[in-house]
Amino acid sequence: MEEYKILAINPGSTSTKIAVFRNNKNIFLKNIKHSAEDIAKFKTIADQFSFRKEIILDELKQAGIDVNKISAVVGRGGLLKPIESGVYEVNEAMKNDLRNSIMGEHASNLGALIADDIARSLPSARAFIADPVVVDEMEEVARISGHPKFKRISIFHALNQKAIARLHAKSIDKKYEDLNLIIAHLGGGISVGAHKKGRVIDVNNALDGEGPFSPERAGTVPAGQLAKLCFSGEVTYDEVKKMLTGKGGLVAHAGTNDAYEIELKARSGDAKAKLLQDAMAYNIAKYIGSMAAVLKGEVDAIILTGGIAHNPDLVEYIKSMVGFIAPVAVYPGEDEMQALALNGLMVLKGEVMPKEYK
Ligand SMILES: Nc1ncnc2c1ncn2[C@@H]1O[C@H](COP(=O)(O)OP(=O)(O)O)[C@@H](O)[C@H]1O
Ligand SMILES: CCCC(=O)OP(=O)(O)O
Repeated sequence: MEEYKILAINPGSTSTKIAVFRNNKNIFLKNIKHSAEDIAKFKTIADQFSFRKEIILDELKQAGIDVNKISAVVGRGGLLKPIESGVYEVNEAMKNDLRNSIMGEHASNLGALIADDIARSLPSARAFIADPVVVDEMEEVARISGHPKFKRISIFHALNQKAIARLHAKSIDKKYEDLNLIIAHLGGGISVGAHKKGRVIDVNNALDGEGPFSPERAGTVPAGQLAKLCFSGEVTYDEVKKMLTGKGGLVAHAGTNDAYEIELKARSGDAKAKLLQDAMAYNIAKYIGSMAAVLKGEVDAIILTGGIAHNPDLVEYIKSMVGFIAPVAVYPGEDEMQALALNGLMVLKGEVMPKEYK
Protein backbone atom coordinates (compact mmCIF):
# COMPACT_ATOMS: atom_id res chain seq x y z
CA MET A 1 0.00 0.00 0.00
CA GLU A 2 1.23 3.48 -0.86
CA GLU A 3 2.38 5.45 2.19
CA TYR A 4 1.18 9.01 2.77
CA LYS A 5 2.37 11.48 5.39
CA ILE A 6 -0.21 14.05 6.44
CA LEU A 7 0.23 17.17 8.56
CA ALA A 8 -2.86 18.35 10.48
CA ILE A 9 -3.00 21.91 11.78
CA ASN A 10 -5.62 23.10 14.24
CA PRO A 11 -5.51 26.72 15.39
CA GLY A 12 -7.97 27.25 18.27
CA SER A 13 -8.66 30.34 20.34
CA THR A 14 -6.49 29.12 23.23
CA SER A 15 -4.15 26.67 21.48
CA THR A 16 -2.45 25.49 18.29
CA LYS A 17 -2.58 21.73 17.89
CA ILE A 18 -0.45 19.91 15.33
CA ALA A 19 -0.21 16.26 14.35
CA VAL A 20 1.54 14.13 11.77
CA PHE A 21 0.02 10.89 10.51
CA ARG A 22 1.58 8.09 8.48
CA ASN A 23 -1.54 6.89 6.66
CA ASN A 24 -4.02 6.48 9.54
CA LYS A 25 -1.36 6.14 12.25
CA ASN A 26 -0.55 9.12 14.43
CA ILE A 27 3.25 9.55 14.69
CA PHE A 28 3.42 13.03 16.25
CA LEU A 29 1.02 15.15 18.31
CA LYS A 30 1.54 18.46 20.08
CA ASN A 31 -0.82 20.88 21.83
CA ILE A 32 0.71 24.34 22.25
CA LYS A 33 -1.30 26.46 24.69
CA HIS A 34 -1.60 30.24 24.24
CA SER A 35 -2.33 32.36 27.29
CA ALA A 36 -4.74 35.34 27.14
CA GLU A 37 -1.67 37.66 27.36
CA ASP A 38 0.10 35.95 24.44
CA ILE A 39 -2.99 36.36 22.26
CA ALA A 40 -3.67 39.94 23.41
CA LYS A 41 -0.34 41.04 21.82
CA PHE A 42 -1.94 40.70 18.37
CA LYS A 43 -4.49 43.20 17.11
CA THR A 44 -6.08 40.85 14.56
CA ILE A 45 -6.15 37.12 13.91
CA ALA A 46 -4.30 37.69 10.62
CA ASP A 47 -1.46 39.24 12.67
CA GLN A 48 -0.98 35.83 14.35
CA PHE A 49 -0.13 34.12 11.04
CA SER A 50 3.69 34.12 11.37
CA PHE A 51 3.61 33.50 15.15
CA ARG A 52 1.51 30.33 14.75
CA LYS A 53 3.24 29.14 11.54
CA GLU A 54 6.73 29.47 13.05
CA ILE A 55 5.62 27.56 16.18
CA ILE A 56 4.39 24.72 13.95
CA LEU A 57 7.58 24.56 11.87
CA ASP A 58 9.78 24.73 15.01
CA GLU A 59 7.89 21.88 16.66
CA LEU A 60 8.21 19.71 13.53
CA LYS A 61 11.94 20.48 13.33
CA GLN A 62 12.49 19.68 17.02
CA ALA A 63 10.62 16.38 16.57
CA GLY A 64 12.85 15.48 13.62
CA ILE A 65 9.95 15.24 11.15
CA ASP A 66 11.03 15.35 7.51
CA VAL A 67 8.46 17.82 6.15
CA ASN A 68 9.54 17.18 2.55
CA LYS A 69 7.80 13.81 2.70
CA ILE A 70 4.40 15.36 3.53
CA SER A 71 1.71 14.80 0.86
CA ALA A 72 -1.13 16.80 2.39
CA VAL A 73 -1.52 19.59 4.91
CA VAL A 74 -5.03 19.70 6.37
CA GLY A 75 -6.06 22.76 8.34
CA ARG A 76 -9.06 23.43 10.55
CA GLY A 77 -11.51 25.42 8.43
CA GLY A 78 -12.48 28.91 9.49
CA LEU A 79 -15.14 31.56 9.00
CA LEU A 80 -16.10 31.06 5.36
CA LYS A 81 -19.53 31.39 3.76
CA PRO A 82 -21.96 28.78 5.18
CA ILE A 83 -21.16 25.43 3.50
CA GLU A 84 -22.01 21.76 3.73
CA SER A 85 -19.98 19.29 5.75
CA GLY A 86 -16.99 17.72 3.95
CA VAL A 87 -13.41 18.17 2.79
CA TYR A 88 -12.45 21.16 0.61
CA GLU A 89 -9.25 21.89 -1.33
CA VAL A 90 -7.80 25.28 -0.36
CA ASN A 91 -8.26 27.68 -3.30
CA GLU A 92 -7.96 31.39 -4.05
CA ALA A 93 -11.63 32.13 -3.30
CA MET A 94 -11.25 30.56 0.13
CA LYS A 95 -8.01 32.41 0.90
CA ASN A 96 -9.52 35.73 -0.20
CA ASP A 97 -12.55 35.28 2.04
CA LEU A 98 -10.35 34.35 4.99
CA ARG A 99 -7.89 37.20 4.45
CA ASN A 100 -10.80 39.65 4.24
CA SER A 101 -12.52 38.11 7.30
CA ILE A 102 -15.84 38.16 5.41
CA MET A 103 -17.60 36.29 8.21
CA GLY A 104 -15.50 37.61 11.10
CA GLU A 105 -12.33 36.74 12.94
CA HIS A 106 -11.41 33.49 14.66
CA ALA A 107 -8.13 31.56 15.00
CA SER A 108 -9.51 28.85 12.69
CA ASN A 109 -9.23 31.37 9.80
CA LEU A 110 -5.51 30.63 9.93
CA GLY A 111 -5.96 26.87 9.33
CA ALA A 112 -6.36 27.07 5.54
CA LEU A 113 -3.89 29.95 5.18
CA ILE A 114 -1.08 28.22 7.09
CA ALA A 115 -1.83 24.84 5.47
CA ASP A 116 -1.62 26.43 2.02
CA ASP A 117 1.57 28.33 2.84
CA ILE A 118 3.33 25.23 4.19
CA ALA A 119 2.07 23.00 1.34
CA ARG A 120 3.42 25.47 -1.23
CA SER A 121 6.89 25.34 0.34
CA LEU A 122 7.01 21.52 0.01
CA PRO A 123 7.95 19.44 -3.06
CA SER A 124 4.50 17.89 -3.61
CA ALA A 125 1.83 18.61 -1.05
CA ARG A 126 -1.81 19.64 -1.37
CA ALA A 127 -3.74 21.76 1.14
CA PHE A 128 -7.25 21.01 2.43
CA ILE A 129 -9.70 21.92 5.16
CA ALA A 130 -12.42 19.68 6.59
CA ASP A 131 -15.73 20.38 8.36
CA PRO A 132 -15.04 24.08 8.95
CA VAL A 133 -16.69 26.05 11.76
CA VAL A 134 -19.31 27.34 9.28
CA VAL A 135 -20.86 23.96 8.42
CA ASP A 136 -24.54 24.82 8.16
CA GLU A 137 -27.31 22.23 8.46
CA MET A 138 -29.74 24.36 10.48
CA GLU A 139 -33.48 24.01 9.88
CA GLU A 140 -35.27 27.09 8.55
CA VAL A 141 -37.32 27.53 11.71
CA ALA A 142 -34.10 27.78 13.76
CA ARG A 143 -32.76 30.67 11.66
CA ILE A 144 -35.49 33.13 12.64
CA SER A 145 -34.61 35.45 15.51
CA GLY A 146 -36.91 37.95 17.17
CA HIS A 147 -36.16 40.66 14.62
CA PRO A 148 -35.69 40.42 10.82
CA LYS A 149 -32.47 42.44 11.11
CA PHE A 150 -30.89 39.62 13.13
CA LYS A 151 -30.44 36.15 11.62
CA ARG A 152 -29.28 33.15 13.60
CA ILE A 153 -26.26 31.51 11.95
CA SER A 154 -24.37 28.26 12.41
CA ILE A 155 -20.82 28.75 13.75
CA PHE A 156 -19.57 25.92 15.92
CA HIS A 157 -17.04 23.14 16.52
CA ALA A 158 -18.36 21.20 13.52
CA LEU A 159 -15.19 19.15 13.03
CA ASN A 160 -15.04 17.78 16.57
CA GLN A 161 -18.80 17.46 17.09
CA LYS A 162 -19.11 15.34 13.92
CA ALA A 163 -15.95 13.30 14.68
CA ILE A 164 -17.05 12.53 18.26
CA ALA A 165 -20.60 11.76 17.10
CA ARG A 166 -19.23 9.13 14.70
CA LEU A 167 -16.89 7.75 17.38
CA HIS A 168 -19.79 7.43 19.82
CA ALA A 169 -22.05 5.82 17.21
CA LYS A 170 -19.32 3.27 16.43
CA SER A 171 -18.84 2.50 20.13
CA ILE A 172 -22.48 1.41 20.39
CA ASP A 173 -22.51 -0.32 17.00
CA LYS A 174 -24.82 2.21 15.41
CA LYS A 175 -24.58 4.69 12.56
CA TYR A 176 -24.35 8.44 13.26
CA GLU A 177 -27.18 8.89 10.76
CA ASP A 178 -29.48 6.72 12.91
CA LEU A 179 -29.02 8.66 16.18
CA ASN A 180 -30.32 11.83 17.83
CA LEU A 181 -27.55 13.41 19.89
CA ILE A 182 -26.94 16.59 21.87
CA ILE A 183 -23.25 17.42 21.75
CA ALA A 184 -21.62 20.11 23.89
CA HIS A 185 -18.05 21.03 22.86
CA LEU A 186 -16.41 22.73 25.83
CA GLY A 187 -13.29 24.55 24.60
CA GLY A 188 -12.11 28.16 24.37
CA GLY A 189 -15.58 28.66 22.88
CA ILE A 190 -18.57 26.48 23.77
CA SER A 191 -21.10 25.10 21.29
CA VAL A 192 -24.15 22.94 22.00
CA GLY A 193 -25.57 21.23 18.92
CA ALA A 194 -28.73 19.20 18.27
CA HIS A 195 -27.74 16.36 15.89
CA LYS A 196 -30.83 14.81 14.29
CA LYS A 197 -29.94 11.69 12.29
CA GLY A 198 -26.54 13.07 11.19
CA ARG A 199 -27.51 16.73 10.70
CA VAL A 200 -26.90 19.59 13.13
CA ILE A 201 -30.35 21.15 12.94
CA ASP A 202 -29.72 23.79 15.61
CA VAL A 203 -26.65 25.06 17.45
CA ASN A 204 -25.65 28.24 19.25
CA ASN A 205 -23.30 30.58 17.40
CA ALA A 206 -20.27 29.84 19.59
CA LEU A 207 -18.35 32.85 18.39
CA ASP A 208 -20.69 35.74 18.57
CA GLY A 209 -22.84 36.44 21.60
CA GLU A 210 -24.96 33.30 21.73
CA GLY A 211 -24.97 30.32 24.08
CA PRO A 212 -23.27 29.55 27.39
CA PHE A 213 -20.33 31.74 28.41
CA SER A 214 -16.96 30.07 27.88
CA PRO A 215 -13.29 30.62 28.83
CA GLU A 216 -13.03 33.58 26.47
CA ARG A 217 -16.58 34.38 25.29
CA ALA A 218 -19.51 36.12 26.94
CA GLY A 219 -22.18 33.97 25.27
CA THR A 220 -25.75 35.30 25.46
CA VAL A 221 -25.88 38.57 27.43
CA PRO A 222 -28.92 40.72 28.33
CA ALA A 223 -29.56 42.59 25.04
CA GLY A 224 -31.03 45.72 26.59
CA GLN A 225 -28.00 46.27 28.83
CA LEU A 226 -25.71 45.64 25.86
CA ALA A 227 -27.54 48.26 23.74
CA LYS A 228 -27.34 50.78 26.60
CA LEU A 229 -23.60 50.20 27.02
CA CYS A 230 -23.01 50.61 23.27
CA PHE A 231 -24.59 54.08 23.30
CA SER A 232 -23.13 55.20 26.64
CA GLY A 233 -20.05 56.72 25.00
CA GLU A 234 -17.91 54.67 27.44
CA VAL A 235 -16.82 52.03 24.93
CA THR A 236 -15.80 51.69 21.29
CA TYR A 237 -17.21 49.11 18.86
CA ASP A 238 -13.92 47.18 19.00
CA GLU A 239 -14.02 47.10 22.79
CA VAL A 240 -17.58 45.75 22.83
CA LYS A 241 -16.64 43.09 20.24
CA LYS A 242 -13.74 42.03 22.49
CA MET A 243 -16.05 41.91 25.54
CA LEU A 244 -18.15 39.35 23.66
CA THR A 245 -15.31 37.36 22.06
CA GLY A 246 -11.75 37.15 23.34
CA LYS A 247 -12.14 39.05 26.59
CA GLY A 248 -15.50 37.71 27.77
CA GLY A 249 -16.38 34.70 29.94
CA LEU A 250 -13.67 33.50 32.35
CA VAL A 251 -11.22 36.11 31.00
CA ALA A 252 -13.63 38.92 32.02
CA HIS A 253 -14.59 37.39 35.37
CA ALA A 254 -11.21 36.01 36.46
CA GLY A 255 -8.50 37.27 34.07
CA THR A 256 -7.66 33.84 32.62
CA ASN A 257 -8.75 31.68 29.66
CA ASP A 258 -7.48 28.60 31.50
CA ALA A 259 -10.48 26.69 32.84
CA TYR A 260 -8.08 24.28 34.55
CA GLU A 261 -6.75 27.14 36.71
CA ILE A 262 -10.34 27.91 37.81
CA GLU A 263 -10.95 24.21 38.44
CA LEU A 264 -7.94 23.98 40.78
CA LYS A 265 -8.93 27.17 42.63
CA ALA A 266 -12.53 25.99 43.00
CA ARG A 267 -11.35 22.65 44.39
CA SER A 268 -9.03 24.32 46.88
CA GLY A 269 -11.93 26.26 48.42
CA ASP A 270 -11.93 29.56 46.47
CA ALA A 271 -15.66 30.45 46.64
CA LYS A 272 -15.55 32.94 43.73
CA ALA A 273 -13.90 30.39 41.43
CA LYS A 274 -16.41 27.72 42.49
CA LEU A 275 -19.38 30.00 41.75
CA LEU A 276 -17.92 30.92 38.36
CA GLN A 277 -17.33 27.27 37.43
CA ASP A 278 -20.83 26.32 38.61
CA ALA A 279 -22.31 29.19 36.59
CA MET A 280 -20.52 28.00 33.45
CA ALA A 281 -21.77 24.43 34.03
CA TYR A 282 -25.30 25.70 34.80
CA ASN A 283 -25.47 27.62 31.51
CA ILE A 284 -24.12 24.68 29.50
CA ALA A 285 -26.79 22.43 31.04
CA LYS A 286 -29.49 25.03 30.32
CA TYR A 287 -28.57 25.04 26.60
CA ILE A 288 -28.47 21.24 26.53
CA GLY A 289 -32.03 21.32 27.91
CA SER A 290 -33.12 23.66 25.09
CA MET A 291 -31.65 21.30 22.48
CA ALA A 292 -33.66 18.44 24.05
CA ALA A 293 -36.77 20.43 23.11
CA VAL A 294 -35.37 20.88 19.57
CA LEU A 295 -35.14 17.07 19.34
CA LYS A 296 -38.66 16.74 20.86
CA GLY A 297 -37.24 14.75 23.76
CA GLU A 298 -36.06 11.94 21.47
CA VAL A 299 -32.43 11.98 22.56
CA ASP A 300 -30.24 8.89 22.36
CA ALA A 301 -27.32 10.48 24.23
CA ILE A 302 -25.88 13.73 25.51
CA ILE A 303 -22.16 13.99 24.76
CA LEU A 304 -19.68 16.27 26.53
CA THR A 305 -16.37 16.86 24.75
CA GLY A 306 -13.56 19.46 24.42
CA GLY A 307 -10.77 20.35 26.86
CA ILE A 308 -13.06 21.34 29.75
CA ALA A 309 -14.79 17.94 29.65
CA HIS A 310 -11.67 16.78 31.55
CA ASN A 311 -13.04 18.59 34.62
CA PRO A 312 -14.91 15.97 36.74
CA ASP A 313 -16.64 18.56 38.96
CA LEU A 314 -18.06 20.49 36.02
CA VAL A 315 -19.11 17.26 34.31
CA GLU A 316 -20.92 16.10 37.48
CA TYR A 317 -22.72 19.45 37.77
CA ILE A 318 -23.97 19.16 34.18
CA LYS A 319 -24.96 15.51 34.62
CA SER A 320 -26.99 16.39 37.73
CA MET A 321 -29.02 18.87 35.65
CA VAL A 322 -29.48 16.99 32.35
CA GLY A 323 -29.12 13.30 33.31
CA PHE A 324 -32.93 12.97 33.29
CA ILE A 325 -32.99 13.65 29.52
CA ALA A 326 -30.69 10.88 28.26
CA PRO A 327 -27.48 9.02 29.17
CA VAL A 328 -24.48 11.35 29.31
CA ALA A 329 -21.25 10.19 27.60
CA VAL A 330 -17.99 12.07 28.14
CA TYR A 331 -15.20 12.30 25.52
CA PRO A 332 -12.63 14.70 27.03
CA GLY A 333 -10.40 16.60 24.59
CA GLU A 334 -11.08 16.25 20.93
CA ASP A 335 -10.77 13.95 17.95
CA GLU A 336 -10.10 16.79 15.53
CA MET A 337 -6.51 15.91 14.60
CA GLN A 338 -7.42 12.39 13.51
CA ALA A 339 -10.54 13.72 11.72
CA LEU A 340 -8.43 16.25 9.78
CA ALA A 341 -5.79 13.70 8.84
CA LEU A 342 -8.26 10.99 7.81
CA ASN A 343 -10.16 13.44 5.61
CA GLY A 344 -6.86 14.28 3.85
CA LEU A 345 -5.98 10.60 3.54
CA MET A 346 -9.33 9.76 1.92
CA VAL A 347 -8.66 12.38 -0.76
CA LEU A 348 -5.07 11.23 -1.36
CA LYS A 349 -6.27 7.62 -1.75
CA GLY A 350 -8.95 8.76 -4.20
CA GLU A 351 -11.79 7.59 -1.92
CA VAL A 352 -13.46 11.01 -1.88
CA MET A 353 -13.29 14.01 -4.19
CA PRO A 354 -12.56 17.27 -2.38
CA LYS A 355 -15.34 19.85 -2.71
CA GLU A 356 -14.74 23.21 -4.33
CA TYR A 357 -15.28 26.36 -2.27
CA LYS A 358 -16.93 29.09 -4.33
N1 LIG B 1 -7.02 18.35 31.77
C1 LIG B 1 -7.81 19.43 31.77
N2 LIG B 1 -8.62 19.67 32.84
C2 LIG B 1 -9.42 20.74 32.86
N3 LIG B 1 -9.50 21.69 31.89
C3 LIG B 1 -8.74 21.49 30.82
C4 LIG B 1 -7.86 20.37 30.69
N4 LIG B 1 -7.24 20.47 29.50
C5 LIG B 1 -7.70 21.60 28.91
N5 LIG B 1 -8.60 22.21 29.70
C6 LIG B 1 -9.28 23.50 29.44
O1 LIG B 1 -9.94 23.43 28.20
C7 LIG B 1 -9.89 24.71 27.55
C8 LIG B 1 -9.37 24.53 26.14
O2 LIG B 1 -10.07 23.51 25.50
P1 LIG B 1 -9.72 23.11 23.99
O3 LIG B 1 -10.81 22.16 23.56
O4 LIG B 1 -8.31 22.67 23.89
O5 LIG B 1 -9.90 24.54 23.35
P2 LIG B 1 -9.57 25.29 22.00
O6 LIG B 1 -9.37 24.24 20.96
O7 LIG B 1 -10.80 26.07 21.85
O8 LIG B 1 -8.40 26.17 22.22
C9 LIG B 1 -8.96 25.59 28.38
O9 LIG B 1 -9.70 26.53 29.13
C10 LIG B 1 -8.25 24.59 29.29
O10 LIG B 1 -7.93 25.15 30.54
C1 LIG C 1 -15.69 29.53 15.98
C2 LIG C 1 -16.43 28.40 16.65
C3 LIG C 1 -15.52 27.33 17.15
C4 LIG C 1 -14.76 27.76 18.38
O1 LIG C 1 -15.28 28.46 19.25
O2 LIG C 1 -13.51 27.27 18.48
P1 LIG C 1 -12.50 27.48 19.73
O3 LIG C 1 -13.11 26.84 20.93
O4 LIG C 1 -11.24 26.79 19.29
O5 LIG C 1 -12.30 28.95 19.88
